[in-house]
Amino acid sequence: MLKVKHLKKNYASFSLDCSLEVKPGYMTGLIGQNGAGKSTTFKAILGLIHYEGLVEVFGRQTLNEEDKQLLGVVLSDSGFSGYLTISDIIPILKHLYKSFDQTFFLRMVNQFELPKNKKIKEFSTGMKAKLKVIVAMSHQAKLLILDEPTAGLDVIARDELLDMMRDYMAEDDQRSILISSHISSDLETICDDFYMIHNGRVMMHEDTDVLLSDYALLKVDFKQFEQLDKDYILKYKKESYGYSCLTNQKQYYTENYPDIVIENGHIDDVMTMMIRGE
Ligand SMILES: Nc1ncnc2c1ncn2[C@@H]1O[C@H](COP(=O)(O)OP(=O)(O)OP(=O)(O)O)[C@@H](O)[C@H]1O
Repeated sequence: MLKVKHLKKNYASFSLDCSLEVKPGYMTGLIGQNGAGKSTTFKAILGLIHYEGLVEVFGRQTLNEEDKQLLGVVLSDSGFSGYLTISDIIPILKHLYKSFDQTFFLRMVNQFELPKNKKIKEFSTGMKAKLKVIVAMSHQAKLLILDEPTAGLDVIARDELLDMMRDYMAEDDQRSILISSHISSDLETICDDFYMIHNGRVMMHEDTDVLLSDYALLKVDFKQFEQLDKDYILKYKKESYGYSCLTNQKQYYTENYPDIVIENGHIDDVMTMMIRGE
């Protein structure tokens, strides 16, 4: 569906070299701190900035008009003119997208209680975010590229949008989504796999199932740390009680070290350890 190989972009104080893949039927997450390179990656994939390297969407390096119809996009710094209302943008969407589904669009607008005749500039951050996602989903796209679609939303609204994405995927098993978020716990509940990006480099790619079943945090005191087999420790971090250690071989430590505290891995912990651990 989407292949990115050594996508490179250099700014004065930042360099990106990113490779990732989104398979058909997959929802793939891209997580990283502020400034890690998520938006730059998304913009390059969409051809909005110049880059080096390979980007293939639907198996092609250059998108034709039909391909563009099959893309649904949310970018953090884009949106409709604030002077328009939802009623104003319906004819624009009809014109832009051959498969624009007005019934779905209006159903979602009503479900999220968005006013149809209020200027978008008067919308709250959350209302604007919801509108952007509804628009991206309103024209039967095969691939959704969503940069921080849940930014600025409260927990309930985030949950509603995540449900909407789940429903979107469930309707057609060939649909895919590439989604970024700095709230990694959001992605844990919906993504099949995720990439972790830091300082413009992909530090990790893992299936969510594997992360939840095989990754763990070992909490050990100084003595236990000395005696610990470090072969399967990916990162460790000094704490007041000793060390926390990240492993992707939970079972090995569960079987061989029955006395140590072993906590299940979550994306947030893994990301913190991968970035801040030694
Ligand atoms: N047009 C530009 N000119 C110079 N530097 C840029 C430009 N666009 C982005 N950068 C730099 O590239 C780096 C990555 O930015 P990017 O927006 O891709 O990060 P991000 O992971 O999306 O962060 P956030 O979560 O804060 O949106 C940052 O250091 C940013 O300052």
